[in-house]
Amino acid sequence: MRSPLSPVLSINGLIKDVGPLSSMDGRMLRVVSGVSLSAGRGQVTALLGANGAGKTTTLECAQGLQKRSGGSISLLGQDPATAGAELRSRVGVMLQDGGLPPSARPVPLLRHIAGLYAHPWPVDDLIQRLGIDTFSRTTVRRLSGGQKQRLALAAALVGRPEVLFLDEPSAGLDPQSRQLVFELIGELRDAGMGIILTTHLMDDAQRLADYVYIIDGGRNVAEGTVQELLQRGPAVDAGADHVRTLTFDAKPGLDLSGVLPADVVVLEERAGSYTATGTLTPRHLAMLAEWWAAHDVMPAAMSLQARSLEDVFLDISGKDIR
Ligand SMILES: Nc1ncnc2c1ncn2[C@@H]1O[C@H](COP(=O)(O)OP(=O)(O)OP(=O)(O)O)[C@@H](O)[C@H]1O
Repeated sequence: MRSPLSPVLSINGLIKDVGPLSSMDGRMLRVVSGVSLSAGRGQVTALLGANGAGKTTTLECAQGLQKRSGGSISLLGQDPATAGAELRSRVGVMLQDGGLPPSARPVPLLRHIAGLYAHPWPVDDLIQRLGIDTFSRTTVRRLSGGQKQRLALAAALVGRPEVLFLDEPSAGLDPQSRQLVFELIGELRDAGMGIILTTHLMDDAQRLADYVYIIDGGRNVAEGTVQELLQRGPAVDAGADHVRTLTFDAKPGLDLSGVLPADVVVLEERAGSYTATGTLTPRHLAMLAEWWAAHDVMPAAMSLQARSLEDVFLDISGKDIR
C-alpha cells in the first residue's frame, strides 16, 4: 500500500461480516476480507471493482455509516466509528442512491444544508456550476437519475468538505453532465481536497484517478497509478494486430472526420484531448501526421497504448460475471 504525504484516509485490514443470513443457515457472510488502502489530500483515489466486490461496503465503513467487524480506519486522523459531528462536518458524501428527501425541491434543500455550516460554499455558485437551475422547481422524487446525481454532488459539497466520497459518480450522467462533473472533480482535487471514489467503469478511473486500488471478492488484488497498472501483465507484441489507442492533446474542436478509415474510431474525449482507437498501423499514424502538417497542428502530448485499464482489470479479476 502506498503512503501519501498527507493522508486523509487510511484503512488497514478492514473486515466486514454481515448477517446472520437465513440463506446461509444463519451464518455470517464475510463481504470485506482485509482491505487496506490510503488516500491523500489533493488526490483522486479510486476503488475499482466489479459488482459486489465490496467497494461500497468499504467506503461506508470508512464514513462511519456501517460498523466494521475488524481492522482499523483513520479518517482525518479520527476513527469514524466513534467520531462525532465535528468529523462529519469535514466530510462530504455522495451516496449511490442519493439519500435526498423525496419531496424537497433542489434550491431550498441546498440552502437548508448550507445553513448548517459556518462557511458554506455559495449555493448560487453550486447551482450554476452543476446546472441545477434547469430543474430547480422539480421535487427530488421526479428528478432524472443524472439530475439527482448532480444535486447529490452539490449537497455533498455545500459544506466545503476536506474529504469527498463519491460512490459511482458518473452513474446516470449524460456526456455533458459527466464532463461538467469531471471538470469540477479535477478543480476540487487541485484545490487540495482528498477525493475517494468507487467505480466499476475503467474509463472513469483512467480519466480521474491519481491512484487506483482494484478490489475483488472483498480483497485488494492490485494497486498503482493508471500508468503503472497499464504496464502490468503480458507484454504486447509490437508487430501483431492489436487494438491500440493513440491519445493526443491539441487545440480543441478539430474536425478529424474522414482523416482515418472508418474502422478507426476518433473521439474528442474532452476539450482538446483526442483518441483514435482501432487496429492502428504505421500507415494510420502517417495519415494523421500528414493531416496535422497540412493544418499546422502540433500535438502538445501524444501516447500510444496497447492495453486499456479494462484489459488489466479483466486479466486480474477474471472474466466471470459477478
Ligand atoms: N447486509 C447484507 N446482506 C447480505 N449481503 C450483503 C450485505 N451487504 C453487502 N452484501 C454483499 O456484499 C457484497 C459487496 O457489496 P458492495 O455493495 O460493497 O459491493 P460493490 O463493490 O459496491 O458493488 P456495486 O459495484 O455493485 O455497487 C455483495 O455481494 C453484496 O451482495
